[in-house]
Amino acid sequence: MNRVVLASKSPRRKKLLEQIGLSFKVSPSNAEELSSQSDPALLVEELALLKAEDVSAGHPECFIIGADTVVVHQNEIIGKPKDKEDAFEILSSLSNSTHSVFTGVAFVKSDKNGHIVSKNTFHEQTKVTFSTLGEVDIKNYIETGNPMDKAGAYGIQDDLGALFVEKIEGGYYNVVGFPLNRFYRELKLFVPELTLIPHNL
Ligand SMILES: Cc1cn([C@H]2C[C@H](O)[C@@H](COP(=O)(O)OP(=O)(O)OP(=O)(O)O)O2)c(=O)[nH]c1=O
Repeated sequence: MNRVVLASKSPRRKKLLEQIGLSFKVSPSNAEELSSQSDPALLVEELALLKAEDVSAGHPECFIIGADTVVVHQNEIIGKPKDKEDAFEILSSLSNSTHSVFTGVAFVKSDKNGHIVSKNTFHEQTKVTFSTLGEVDIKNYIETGNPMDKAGAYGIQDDLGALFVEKIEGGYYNVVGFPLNRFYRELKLFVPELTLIPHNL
């Protein structure tokens, strides 16, 4: 069986893959996340593939996983906040409305020379509705520092971020940055020989 590599620096993605008993190593991509793609579904698949392909070069005979998450609100694609002011603007704009979270995932297999022999991409969309956010609540949350490395300037899994979410339509783990259910279904098709080893066995 080929070695599995997660091409991501996201601690959430690492934790989720550990949680399901996948054995893998982490090797984040340093590729610049540049794209002219305006369709969010195509964008997250393209960037996920960019990360996986970038890492595949240094990893022969491996199965490499890349991912990318963006928030889409009123047709605008929102990534991570640039600074605290930007985080405040983003969260204020998401208040009392519904946005979508898109996560793209890419699978790449490399041969003994690190060349790509096969690849696959997919994405999931989750709709998230925020209640009306108070200015003080937004500011307190920003002071925790948690919004800064997250698309849309929030983490649904954060203590205070969770308070903003009134309801979601679609997968929870897709919002966190890795659509586990879809991932597992695609994994069984793409790498049928791969087995998960649950920690509590
Ligand atoms: C909306 C939302 C995003 N996020 C995170 C998931 C992603 O880590 C991050 C979006 O940035 P990404 O560029 O997708 O990922 P990353 O920079 O953290 O890691 P890498 O590119 O190396 O894979 O936002 C949450 O953790 N919770 C949320 O509720």
